Amino acid sequence: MEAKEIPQPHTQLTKAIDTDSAIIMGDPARVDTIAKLMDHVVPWACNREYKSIIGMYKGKKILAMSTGIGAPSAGIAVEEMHNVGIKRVIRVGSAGAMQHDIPLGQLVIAEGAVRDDGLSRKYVPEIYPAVPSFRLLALAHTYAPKACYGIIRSHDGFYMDDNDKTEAFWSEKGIVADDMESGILMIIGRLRHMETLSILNNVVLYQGDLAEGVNDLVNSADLMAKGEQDSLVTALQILSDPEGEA
Ligand SMILES: O=P(O)(O)O[C@H]1O[C@H](CO)[C@@H](O)[C@H]1O
Ligand SMILES: O=c1cc[nH]c(=O)[nH]1
Repeated sequence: MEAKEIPQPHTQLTKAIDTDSAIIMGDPARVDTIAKLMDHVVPWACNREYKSIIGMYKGKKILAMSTGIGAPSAGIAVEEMHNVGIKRVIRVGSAGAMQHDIPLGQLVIAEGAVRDDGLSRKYVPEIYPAVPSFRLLALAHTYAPKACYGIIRSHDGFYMDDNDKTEAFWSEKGIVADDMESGILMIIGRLRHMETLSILNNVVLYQGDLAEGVNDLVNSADLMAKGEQDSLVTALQILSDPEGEA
């Protein structure tokens, strides 16, 4: 008799998910939002910050899972997804703008990420670039031609004493937005031969108030809610596109 597969320890995923494509997000509440855009949705697991569902979009089976905040928990998610056969992962997250001309709700799609996190340097030295899959990025241009494309920065925290100075430094270098998980997604993705992409929704104006922006997202009745919907639909369209298959 064949041994029963042991679920992955944190995400509870197994190969029975039977799909090669996933969408990840920090916030577990966003899993419920994407569920409304999919057909035949079944809940998979809910363990710690990892809430997962499986559903269909235009005939393609897709896993959607939250990862919580930050690189360590996102890194665990990506590794465990790799262990069960996921080959492409798109992150749909919120971000803070790093340039004044990026409005709330604007989609920001990463052409690369400054690795300002702690975990990714434990995988490979910082001279190794964090870059998405060119193929998924090309598909993003098809479905979201008006998004802001540029290099983002993935960081580890908001409340350090020198945060304003750090943000000003990277803004001056042309970085378009900040998030916390895209860098580790791209690094682990490359090392494990997975295709990755990051589609972000701007929830904080550059040098705007963080608490105000994040709270507005929670209220979800404005531009940022539309940005969230746009990011989710774009990710679903890319993964269900026949050219989204490797
Ligand atoms: O909206 P999510 O996907 O959680 O993404 C962003 O929001 C969180 C910080 O408020 C971090 O996880 C950051 O990357
Ligand atoms: O300003 C912000 C907002 C969300 N996520 C970030 O990383 N930064």
